[in-house]
Amino acid sequence: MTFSQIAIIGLGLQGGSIGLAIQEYLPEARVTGYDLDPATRARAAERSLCHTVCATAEEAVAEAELVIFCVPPGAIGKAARPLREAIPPECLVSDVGSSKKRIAADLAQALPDHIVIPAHPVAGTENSGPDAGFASLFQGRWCIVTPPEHTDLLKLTTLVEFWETLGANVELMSPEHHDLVLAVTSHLPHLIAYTIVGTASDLEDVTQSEVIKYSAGGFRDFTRIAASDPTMWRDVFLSNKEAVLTMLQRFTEDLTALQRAIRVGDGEALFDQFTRTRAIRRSIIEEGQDDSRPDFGRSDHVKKTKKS
Ligand SMILES: NC(=O)c1ccc[n+]([C@@H]2O[C@H](COP(=O)([O-])OP(=O)(O)OC[C@H]3O[C@@H](n4cnc5c(N)ncnc54)[C@H](O)[C@@H]3O)[C@@H](O)[C@H]2O)c1
Ligand SMILES: O=C(O)C(=O)C[C@]1(C(=O)O)C=C[C@@H](O)C=C1
Repeated sequence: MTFSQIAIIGLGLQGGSIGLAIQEYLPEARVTGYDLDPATRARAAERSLCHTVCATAEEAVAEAELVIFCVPPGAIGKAARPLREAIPPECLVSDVGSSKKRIAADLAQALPDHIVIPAHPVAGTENSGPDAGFASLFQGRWCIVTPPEHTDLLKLTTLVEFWETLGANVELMSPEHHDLVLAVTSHLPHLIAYTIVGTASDLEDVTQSEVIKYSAGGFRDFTRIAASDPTMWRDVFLSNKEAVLTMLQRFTEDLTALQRAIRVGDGEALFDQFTRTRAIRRSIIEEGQDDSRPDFGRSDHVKKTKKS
């Protein structure tokens, strides 16, 4: 069992990647798409992100068996609400939002007559918009599906198989647990990157040109993350407020402990902490999640697709 008609609402990094991945890995399916922004629709058609880029969302979903909302977390309710009548009754509704509890509630409220099974592919880059997508984005990456209790099992299985066909490894989780895990593995790191890059550019005694000139190592990695889409990340922090604040509190306490170790010259505490974190990095690489893998593609890949 698979979906043969899929509609994508929002044709940026995620929507575009899903459209391209469907055409590559699920060629028997037909994919329609819509984006609120006319320039994005035009570019999506030029890049053939879908078989048909529609002029309205209603047209895009009219014959869909699966609708995937790929809009910023704060826009999901607004994008879904007007489609209550237009989405066929048997159609499964899903999304790719980076936080789950709030988005699941927004979608369920906007589409009370439909089966909604939220999902989150843990795969992305700092780029956004219709030029950012690429078909291999989900290969070997996790997709976390957060089914509501007592959901339709056939639809859940079909959604899991859909993501596996696009190359992802699927894990099921409650939305609450998802939000806690992602708060520490994704949301907090972005907050730290946004902060440190802002701090470096606001310094009085170190000039901006020095920051740019000497940002060869660690800082450069932070600038990549801090270049991520402002709309999306504003919405992520507002929609996962509680879990992020919990993790931030914990992080602040741990940072204060390291601050104290530096102040009192406790080298052993610093060495122990850095030894522990080095082992974590090495175990991530052993699990195959090495970011030097060619399919991490990211900026290089985007440059290539822009030229073609
Ligand atoms: N960027 C990442 O790394 C990443 C990774 C995993 C999940 N996500 C999630 O994917 C979703 C989309 O993110 P993205 O990176 O593709 O963003 P993006 O900015 O590249 O694309 C979002 C698109 O949605 C469109 N849009 C906004 N409101 C709309 C509406 N009401 N109707 C139709 N289109 C609308 C925008 O015009 C834009 O083209 C977000 O919910 C985000 O949390 C992002
Ligand atoms: O690699 C990156 O650039 C990302 O930020 C991707 C990333 C992440 O934090 O891992 C960002 C947001 C998501 O919801 C999923 C993936």
